[in-house]
Amino acid sequence: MGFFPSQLTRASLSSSLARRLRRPHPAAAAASAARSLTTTEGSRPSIVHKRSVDILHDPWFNKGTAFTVTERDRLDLRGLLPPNVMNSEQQIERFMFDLKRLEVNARDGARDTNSLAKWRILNRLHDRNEIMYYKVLSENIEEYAPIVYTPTVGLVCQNYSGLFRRPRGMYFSAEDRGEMMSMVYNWPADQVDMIVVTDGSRILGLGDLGIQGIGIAIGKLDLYVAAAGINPHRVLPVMIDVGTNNEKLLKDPLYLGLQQERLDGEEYLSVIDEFMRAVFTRWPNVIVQFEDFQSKWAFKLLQRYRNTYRMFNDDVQGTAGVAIAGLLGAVRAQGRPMIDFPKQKIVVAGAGSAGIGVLNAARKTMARLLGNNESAFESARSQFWVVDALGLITEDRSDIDPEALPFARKVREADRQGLREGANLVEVVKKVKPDVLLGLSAVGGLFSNEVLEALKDSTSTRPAIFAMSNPTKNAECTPEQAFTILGDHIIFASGSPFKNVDLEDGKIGHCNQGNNMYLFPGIGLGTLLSGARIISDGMLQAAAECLAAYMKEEEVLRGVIYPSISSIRDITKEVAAAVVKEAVEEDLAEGYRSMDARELKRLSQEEIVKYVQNNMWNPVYPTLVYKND
Ligand SMILES: NC(=O)c1ccc[n+]([C@@H]2O[C@H](COP(=O)([O-])OP(=O)(O)OC[C@H]3O[C@@H](n4cnc5c(N)ncnc54)[C@H](O)[C@@H]3O)[C@@H](O)[C@H]2O)c1
Ligand SMILES: O=C(O)C[C@H](O)C(=O)O
Ligand SMILES: [Mg+2]
Repeated sequence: MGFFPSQLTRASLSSSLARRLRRPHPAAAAASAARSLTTTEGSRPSIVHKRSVDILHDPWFNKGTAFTVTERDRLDLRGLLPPNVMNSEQQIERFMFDLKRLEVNARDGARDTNSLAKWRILNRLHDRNEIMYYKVLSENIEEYAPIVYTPTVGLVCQNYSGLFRRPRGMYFSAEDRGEMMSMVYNWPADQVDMIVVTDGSRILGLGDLGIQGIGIAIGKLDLYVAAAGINPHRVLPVMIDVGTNNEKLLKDPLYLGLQQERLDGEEYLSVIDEFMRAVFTRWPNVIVQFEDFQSKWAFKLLQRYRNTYRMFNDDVQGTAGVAIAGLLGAVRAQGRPMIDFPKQKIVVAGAGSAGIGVLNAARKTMARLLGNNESAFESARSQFWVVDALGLITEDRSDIDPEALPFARKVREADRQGLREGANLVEVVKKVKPDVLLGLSAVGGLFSNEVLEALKDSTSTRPAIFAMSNPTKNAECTPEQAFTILGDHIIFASGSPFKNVDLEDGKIGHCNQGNNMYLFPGIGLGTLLSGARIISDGMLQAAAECLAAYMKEEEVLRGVIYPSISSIRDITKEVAAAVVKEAVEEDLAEGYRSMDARELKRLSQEEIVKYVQNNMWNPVYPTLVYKND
């Protein structure tokens, strides 16, 4: 692990003298850094090494009917396109008209088949013209994030073998052992900033979908481009196929992956190790986001790589930050200061990668607010009750999962509350009367009417319900159920998007979307632009605090604890700036392109935000210039 042949060669070749000679003169570096505060991504021409139909078939360069007349001449495109030159707005208008026709013609409104059809249309656009695709997505993010991302992406993954047309991303399989170091050079881009990798073992709440899980990596990277402005030439979705334990897929003649049982133990680890070595050898500065790995491996892989590679686990760490921001919002919504957070009683249903990630982060946040010492950390533990598939977790449980052990209730304590090992969720809610009920169980409808009725006795003035499991049918309850049973004073958030609820007297029950999409794009972008060697707890904490602070007092008091997805690009910019700042403060930042570590240190808060903004890619057509070399 951590042994990079190419880095070794480079390290042994570069004496400190050579390094000094290569370093730009300080004045030149400063000028270059200043330029990166004024020029924006996308305003420079793109050099292209192909012409004619090769360009039209290349989604990275294709502009379709938007190629200007002079560009058509320059690039040998004259005659290959209909003569009517359109600007990108006209192009999008045509495309949207076609897309909307689908809704008009659909008999039963927005059903699943309808959203899948929309995904197909968008995917075809993605295949033929990337810039136009991302312009459509960015400008209509509220409408189409639920198509390219959660929840439709779940349906796409379930059907991926049938939907597959053109490949996107890379596949590393158990059959490729020993080959990955060379295979990685088959990818056409010399620079990759962001990889999202999955092994398909736990896709949303849908279980093991094997190779079909690549859809989730593609969807997450769509948000990296649309929300964080990561250049789409530099993203790489990856599927590591170590087999599947999904019986249906093992027998499905359409299935595109290896039809064998998942590798396990050392064999499994050796595949992931080889993949990590290969991608970091070719792209030493890449950031790897682990996504939807079953919890059995999620924690182990995080511990294995997080101090060596630029990586993080979105389900464990991204979700934790989003939950913390929401939990702090729920305290503020009660008209109380955030410092009161350690007094909240929190029942968590689900002790997998996401649930445990949230529990650890919430406990640390409480401890910090209580004085950040050992006894604060110890006392914070008693604010949590964790219920998994076997009921309430206490120290009485045999074979307890080591990750859950710190949150197991002491038997005497549980006794005193009239609870015991394995008590069901209704009993726990009845006895604890929690301020917060948070679900990361992947069990749709787990917060049944009975559970919600029990929550009526909550000691909070504004009980908060987080039904965070995805996709929609896996949500622990719907906002309608929650508002109808508990009233309009509650705070409600769900992982997948739901509509607000119309209540009596013209009141609106606000449905927040508590999804890690509010953090992972900013964590990735901030890490990239700071050039941080690793992603520290401090950087993740800074991201979460930034998201919490994004919400204004009056919004929070109205029960709005997460921003609207329409402002995701702005939130991501702020989150990324907070991550850069923290990386600089922790001395982890090594700089990015012309902005070296020293220059970064000199930037004011405002300049950091500007630096981030100017490095966000925008979906505008660059002028293409042909170069034959
Ligand atoms: N909103 C978000 O941003 C977000 C982020 C990450 C994960 N998630 C969702 O959270 C869910 C869980 O993800 P995970 O990675 O932790 O999965 P996981 O499989 O690792 O964990 C699921 C947990 O739920 C428990 N569980 C099962 N049945 C239960 C029941 N009847 N009552 C209580 N607990 C029960 C299991 O024992 C396990 O501890 C998924 O649906 C996923 O989509 C949402
Ligand atoms: O993908 C999402 O929508 C959130 C999260 O990463 C999940 O696994 O559910
Ligand atoms: Mg996930």
